[in-house]
Amino acid sequence: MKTKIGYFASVEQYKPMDALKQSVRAENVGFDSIWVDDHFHPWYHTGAETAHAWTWMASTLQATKKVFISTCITCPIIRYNPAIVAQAFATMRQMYPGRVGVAVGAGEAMNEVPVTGVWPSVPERQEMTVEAIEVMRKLWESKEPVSFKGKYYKLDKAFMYTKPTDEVPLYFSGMGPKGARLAGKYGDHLMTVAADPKTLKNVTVPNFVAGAKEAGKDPSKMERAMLLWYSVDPDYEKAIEGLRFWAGCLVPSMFKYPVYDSKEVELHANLVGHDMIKNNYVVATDAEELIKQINKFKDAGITHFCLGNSSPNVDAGIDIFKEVIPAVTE
Ligand SMILES: C[C@H](OP(=O)(O)OC[C@@H](O)[C@@H](O)[C@@H](O)CN1c2cc(O)ccc2Cc2c1[nH]c(=O)[nH]c2=O)C(=O)N[C@@H](CCC(=O)N[C@@H](CCC(=O)O)C(=O)O)C(=O)O
Ligand SMILES: CCCCCC(=O)CC
Repeated sequence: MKTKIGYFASVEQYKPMDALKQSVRAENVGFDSIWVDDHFHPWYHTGAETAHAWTWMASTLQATKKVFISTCITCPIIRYNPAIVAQAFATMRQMYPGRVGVAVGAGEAMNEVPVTGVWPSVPERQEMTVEAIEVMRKLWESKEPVSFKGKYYKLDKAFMYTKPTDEVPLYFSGMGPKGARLAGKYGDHLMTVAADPKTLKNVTVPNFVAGAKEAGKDPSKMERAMLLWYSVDPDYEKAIEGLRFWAGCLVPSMFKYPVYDSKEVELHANLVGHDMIKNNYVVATDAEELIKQINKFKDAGITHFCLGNSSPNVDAGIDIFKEVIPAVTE
């Protein structure tokens, strides 16, 4: 499978119009895809945004020419009803055939708790995600009104009048082994987040492959996509500091406890040291280093990169890919 290089245009880190302009630039540079975070609260407080991902996607589809665009990722189980998620993505896929995807996952407290007060356990959220996908696919595919009585969601003669013209590719996020297995079984493709390449190769990918086989699918035809943040700058220390916005994602307690106040996340993020940032994200001073680091994840089995640009000079962080893309995709 040919490696694809995608651009993760964050609407929690950047103003929505800036993220749109970055996406236009990324398409011109040769990125294969554009990905957008779907958040209510952001991973940092100071200077942060959280534009609505689907609204932003619709504008960005119109502003770009042919690039594929997907969320990375949408949690379709608590603040959103899965039928409405299905409707939004069906509308976009009909208007922009072949260009729209959706990635789903079991969610984060910061996006669900502030507006619902609801936060089930991980196993329950994973079960809800699987049922939400069933609801979405039924509405996309059925030629008749659908009635469905699941454990979490119900449909009563629901009919989706505006259908996607073709199948909406569904990326399923799995960060843990069980999540990766569910991704293989129920998703069209895997979505995950950068981890130690050994863990990706020996745990995440094998679980994804096993899940796909369990469902009778051919895993070699399924993408393994991964969100990976990077920062590039001639000044190495400045490049590391560019990734501060995402340092909260490196704090384990953010996942163990339902933390949903972005000011609290920022307090933790500011305590993360430079070593931890450079060991978990891609920090580079030039294209050669970016190529080397991306190749490490390619060797671990990743086939589609969603690259989050946290470079001090954002445009330079896009343009350098004129050199990187040919080197990592051939
Ligand atoms: C927590 C792990 O669950 P998993 O299902 O594998 O992954 C969850 C993620 O997919 C979601 O949180 C996802 O919504 C995060 N996310 C995101 C993910 C991604 O791959 C790319 C981009 C994004 C961006 C994004 C996200 N979410 C949004 O809402 N919006 C976004 O833009 C996990 O570790 N699972 C383990 C099982 C863990 C478990 O069950 N633990 C037990 C306790 C165990 C113990 O304490 O000993 C429990 O909690 O009950 C697994 O194996 O699956
Ligand atoms: C370990 C990081 C999980 C994904 C965080 C996220 O929401 C990024 C937009």
